[in-house]
Amino acid sequence: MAQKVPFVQFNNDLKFPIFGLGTWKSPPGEVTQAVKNAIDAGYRHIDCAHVYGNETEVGAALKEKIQEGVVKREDLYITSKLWNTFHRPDLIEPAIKTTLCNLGLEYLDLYLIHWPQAYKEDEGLFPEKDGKTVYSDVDYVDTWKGMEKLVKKCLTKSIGVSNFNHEQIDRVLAIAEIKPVTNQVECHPYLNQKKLIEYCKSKDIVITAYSPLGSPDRPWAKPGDPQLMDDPKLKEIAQKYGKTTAHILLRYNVQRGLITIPKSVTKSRIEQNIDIFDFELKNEDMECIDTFDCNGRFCHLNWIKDHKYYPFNIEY
Ligand SMILES: NC(=O)C1=CN([C@@H]2O[C@H](COP(=O)(O)OP(=O)(O)OC[C@H]3O[C@@H](n4cnc5c(N)ncnc54)[C@H](OP(=O)(O)O)[C@@H]3O)[C@@H](O)[C@H]2O)C=CC1
Ligand SMILES: O=C1CO[C@H](CO)[C@@H](O)[C@@H]1O
Repeated sequence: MAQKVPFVQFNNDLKFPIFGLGTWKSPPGEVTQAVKNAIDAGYRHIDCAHVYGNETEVGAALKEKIQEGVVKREDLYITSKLWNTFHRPDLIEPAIKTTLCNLGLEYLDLYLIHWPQAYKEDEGLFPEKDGKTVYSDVDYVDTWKGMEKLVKKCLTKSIGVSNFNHEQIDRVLAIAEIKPVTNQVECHPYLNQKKLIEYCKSKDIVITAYSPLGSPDRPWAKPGDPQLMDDPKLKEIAQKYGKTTAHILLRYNVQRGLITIPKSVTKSRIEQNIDIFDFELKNEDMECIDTFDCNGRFCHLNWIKDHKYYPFNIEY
């Protein structure tokens, strides 16, 4: 049975489903089926990015489900992201047009600046010299001005940012004609983002929580790294509610009003993960989970921390 997902309201008055499917690391050969399974299970929000290298295969699933009459385009909420090598203002419109062409769509619902820091243009998605990423000094504020033009051209309904710290958001807000609707950042009990959430709330910006399950399949995971889903205290809470640890992690974020986007290519997990709207965590359990925060960032990209716009050198 398809689940019904509540919506959040953006600062531009558009609504967006509070829950969606992540697609980073979803292999091109598996993601079409995963997105079809997700739509059948009730997902209407799919989180994509050019850098994930699978937008064509995501698009194939959207096309099939629209052709089958299961959903209409206007029922779907599709996010994509401007990669770091396309921050220069003249590269932004061609970048979204490539993404639209790959997804087979005429417009996106939401387009994000993927990271505040730019990489050197025209040398592939991960330009490197002597094993080090090559940077570009494009200022994300200039990139934001280019993002605003995409809304005016109806290529995307909403725009936002991802991995921005509060000072970077402040700089964007100082020049913005169109405010970012969301800041998509890593968020789960080990990195609960209390201060960034409060700051964004004060600016009417919704947080989207990525890696809500702790991203166990991230490419740089090492044996012995902490595994969020194996945390014994979370397992205990899950047992008390008769739910899985994944359910508790996803419910924790959604109950804080955060848009939450777990990734899976496994049918049973795709169906399990969306099944979180029929129970509530008690206040005492929410408060207990709040105490697990330990600055446990899995998606730190600390090999580029000398970039002048690396976002995680300040507290939040
Ligand atoms: N803006 C940004 O910079 C970033 C955005 N993102 C977005 O957020 C999404 C989610 O984050 P991501 O880092 O992928 O990690 P998640 O925290 O969503 O974890 C995904 C992993 O958990 C497994 N999994 C999913 N559901 C369950 C379950 N119920 N039980 C056990 N294991 C489960 C998946 O396995 P399997 O697929 O094999 O089922 C996969 O290995 C991304 O896919 C992407 O769309 C993520 C990182 C950075
Ligand atoms: O969304 C993300 C996952 O993939 C990227 C590159 O490998 C990350 O940089 C990014 O944050």
